[in-house]
Amino acid sequence: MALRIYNTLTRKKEPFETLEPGKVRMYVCGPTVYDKAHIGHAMSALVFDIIRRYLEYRGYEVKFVMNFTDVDDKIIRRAQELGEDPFRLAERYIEDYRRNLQALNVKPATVNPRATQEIEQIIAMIQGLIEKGHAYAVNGDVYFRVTSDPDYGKLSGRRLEEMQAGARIEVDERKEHPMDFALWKAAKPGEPAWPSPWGMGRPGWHIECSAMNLHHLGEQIDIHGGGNDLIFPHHENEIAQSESLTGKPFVRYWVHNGMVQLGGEKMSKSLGNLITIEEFLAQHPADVLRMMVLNSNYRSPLVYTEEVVQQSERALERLRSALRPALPDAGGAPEATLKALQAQIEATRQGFIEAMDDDFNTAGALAALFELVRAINQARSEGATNEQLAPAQATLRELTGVLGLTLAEPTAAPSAAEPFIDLLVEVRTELRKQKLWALSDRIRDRLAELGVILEDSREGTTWRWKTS
Ligand SMILES: Nc1ncnc2c1ncn2[C@@H]1O[C@H](COP(=O)(O)OP(=O)(O)OP(=O)(O)O)[C@@H](O)[C@H]1O
Ligand SMILES: [Zn+2]
Repeated sequence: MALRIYNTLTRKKEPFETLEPGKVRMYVCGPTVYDKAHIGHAMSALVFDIIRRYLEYRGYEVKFVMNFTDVDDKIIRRAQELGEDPFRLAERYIEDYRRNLQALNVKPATVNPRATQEIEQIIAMIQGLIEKGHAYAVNGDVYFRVTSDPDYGKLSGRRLEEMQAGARIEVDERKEHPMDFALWKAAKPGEPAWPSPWGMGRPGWHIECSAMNLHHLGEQIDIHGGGNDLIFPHHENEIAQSESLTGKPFVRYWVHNGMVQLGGEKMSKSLGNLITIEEFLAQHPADVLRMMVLNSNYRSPLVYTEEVVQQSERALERLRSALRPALPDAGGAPEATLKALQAQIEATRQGFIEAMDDDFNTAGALAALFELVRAINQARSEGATNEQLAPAQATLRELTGVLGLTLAEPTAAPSAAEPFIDLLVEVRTELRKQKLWALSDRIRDRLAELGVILEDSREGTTWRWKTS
């Protein structure tokens, strides 16, 4: 069996064949950095992290590029609202995003290009498009000429005539065709701008991704990813730009993740129906969010509910249960049980690969892992020793690792313990008033063992977590 991937372009699952044997060139549209990232962004990052990890497990060398859009209308507007420099604002949220991805155990990209650092490549690409008749400049703006691209609409399955008829598009005198889109935008006063052959200005969003692809991965790539909200117009326009310039098919496999929904709608900054990654991680370990993604199909919507969160927590607990050591009085499991466990190791690895090879069917892969969990727990209850359990547990760790799960034991967040520490301190103060020194000292010493340091002074007692 070989890996098959659903390709949005052809609308079917296709065998995965790379441009260069053993190597994968992969690009994923990253965030526009003007606000904190939410669970929807996290889903996209997790989906492509899982895909990348699996490709690596299957022996591919993956060059993984994810961009930051760090100049954009939304960034400029937000910066103006806050009275902050737009570059500073973008920088803050890039750092924020990186921290979030790290906390989510997402592997760092091979390259994280930023639009503002690729201006030269972007201008060169626009020039190339003008020279070939695919773009035109008007008063400092440059537009892509959609009628010059006979394929325009092939990714989203829309025809130019329908788009024009279907959408109520504002008439823009400067454009030749209402669907023509901006490659370069003339600077408005007070906005970030760079010199170009068309005057001071800044790049449009779509051209950034085409230029960064070309610069970091070349004219043709294997996988292009992003949320399915980007199919039109963003990815349609990327194809138009890249293929019009090079004359070659740009992307082998277009892969799109479904949307996280909250309250019946796409989780988004503009609707305000969001949970930030930070908020989520303050309440749950990172594995929980990853498990939510693994439990569902990456192309389907992921409806966020408390129920779904709890389901993930239970699934994780079950995986962790298999890693527990042997029973204290374990004297060895019967031969037949050990044979069955050995067979299950093989069956699980095979089931895992089969499921993942089928367009990254993570739910199927988990089902294979739960079979192994059952066999391990069975063997343990029948007296298997740690040594007898070890190979199966190692396989479980390895394969959950391919999915990016850490299976770390959840630790109570310090914040959850705080009210109880306050309560103990209050009780101890009362004991001291009654001169019950032995008891009050015992509370102090036991808390110290747990990493909580009490400090008594005339004003009362304060506490802090022991550092280091
Ligand atoms: N609710 C969501 N569910 C899944 N993926 C999402 C969601 N929202 C955004 N994404 C994906 O996250 C990546 C970064 O997105 P981007 O910064 O363009 O978000 P955005 O669309 O501006 O977010 P918002 O809609 O909240 O303003 C893209 O691949 C996008 O498709
Ligand atoms: Zn993009």
